[in-house]
Formats: sequence, C-alpha cells, structure tokens
Amino acid sequence: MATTDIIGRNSVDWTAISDALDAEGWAVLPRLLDPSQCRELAGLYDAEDRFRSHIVMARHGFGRGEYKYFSYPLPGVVADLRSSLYPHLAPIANRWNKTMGIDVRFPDQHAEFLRRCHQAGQTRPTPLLLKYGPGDYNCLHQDLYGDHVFPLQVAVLLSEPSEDFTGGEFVMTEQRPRMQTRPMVVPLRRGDAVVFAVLNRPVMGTRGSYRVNLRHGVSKLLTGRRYTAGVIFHDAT
Ligand SMILES: O=C(O)CCC(=O)C(=O)O
Ligand SMILES: [Fe+2]
Repeated sequence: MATTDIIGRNSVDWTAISDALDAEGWAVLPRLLDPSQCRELAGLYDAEDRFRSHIVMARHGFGRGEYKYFSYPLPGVVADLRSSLYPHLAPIANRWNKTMGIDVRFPDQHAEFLRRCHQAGQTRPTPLLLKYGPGDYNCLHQDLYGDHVFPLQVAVLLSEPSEDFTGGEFVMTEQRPRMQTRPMVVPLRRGDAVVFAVLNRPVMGTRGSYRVNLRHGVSKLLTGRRYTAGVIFHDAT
C-alpha cells in the first residue's frame, strides 16, 4: 500500500499505518483534517436537523458527556472520510480475519459493505459527534451495532489539547488471554485521527497467533471543551 491522499489534502503512509495497527491495535493518522475543517465539523453539533439521535451518556451509564449520531446524508467531510479511508482498511481487516480464523471478508469499496449492512437491517448511520465538558469522560466500550462489524474504526479529535481542553485522553485497553490487561494512551492533536480495532485483533505469539479483545474510551476532562468525530464503517440496526 502506497502513500495516498485522503480527502485531497493529506498524505498517509499506509504501510506504516498497517504495521502500527499490527503492533498496537491502533495508529495515528496525523492532520487528517485542518483547523477550519475541525471547527466546521464541531460547529455542526447544534444543528439539530443533521442528527438522528442524541445520547446523554450519564443516562445510560456510558460515562458523562453527550453525543449525536448523524442522519443521512452525512456531512460531506464525514462521507468522504468514510469512503476514502475504507479501501485502505479493508485489506488489513481481511488479513486480520484470516489470521484469526474468522470467515468474513470485506469488499473493496465501502458502498458495497454498506449494502451488506442494509440488507441485514443495519440501515441507520453510525458516524457521530461527541462533546465533553469539565468532568466528562467516556467509559471503555466497543461500538457494535449488529451482526455486521467492520473491525476497524476512526475517531478524529476536533479540539486542541492544552488550548481548548485539558485531561480527556483517548485510552484503549487490550485484554489478553490469561494475562493482565494492557493500557494504552493515544497521543492526539487537533485534526489527528486514530484508527483502531473495534473488538479484536490478532497478536503473533511464539506458538502462532492469538486473539485479544480491545476497548476504547476517554479519560476525564479537567477543563474546557473537547469535540470528536467518530467514523464507524458498519451501520446500526
Ligand atoms: O471522544 C473520543 O475520543 C472517543 C470517541 C468514541 O468513542 C468513538 O469515536 O467511537
Ligand atoms: Fe466509541
């Protein structure tokens, strides 16, 4: 996989991303969006007509803070990210599934994968905007919305750490069979995206590969406001 442009501006070294995903279960795509794109996307949060639902996390025991799922049609930048990132991630997803002995394979293009989701009744869009204020956090979780799961997802940080907010780090845990859980903190700046495993990934051991279970979340925000855009490739029931 060569270096390519995503949404026409940023070069991504997909070989390095693929290697990092294999090693850690996550990788940073630096400066995927520029500051004005970040501002514009975060600015949509109050545009009620762009969203299909609004979740107040404390009401569900998900943490503290809130998020909204976009409705179709998605904002242009979100739709572009979804369709332009997917073809680079599908080969990694297919390789992981093969290694883990999972029979499911993913098509080359996102539109084709969405057809599979929609035919199975997973028709509702999953891309979302999240908003956190002081004291807010997002409990460790996995974004599963039905039987069809694309095993990688992306989150773009839309606010600038230290300037717009403090605390509020993107964290992941990796639960390994018969071993203690590994914590990870993903360093992000505004406009950076993290691509990460939704549920499982293969890890190479001395006697072949084994499967680990991953979760992601956000540590408590201390000050300010933090916005994120989540890009999930499967749709929801
Ligand atoms: O706010 C974050 O960084 C995490 C967002 C999240 O859970 C997601 O995009 O699925
Ligand atoms: Fe999530």
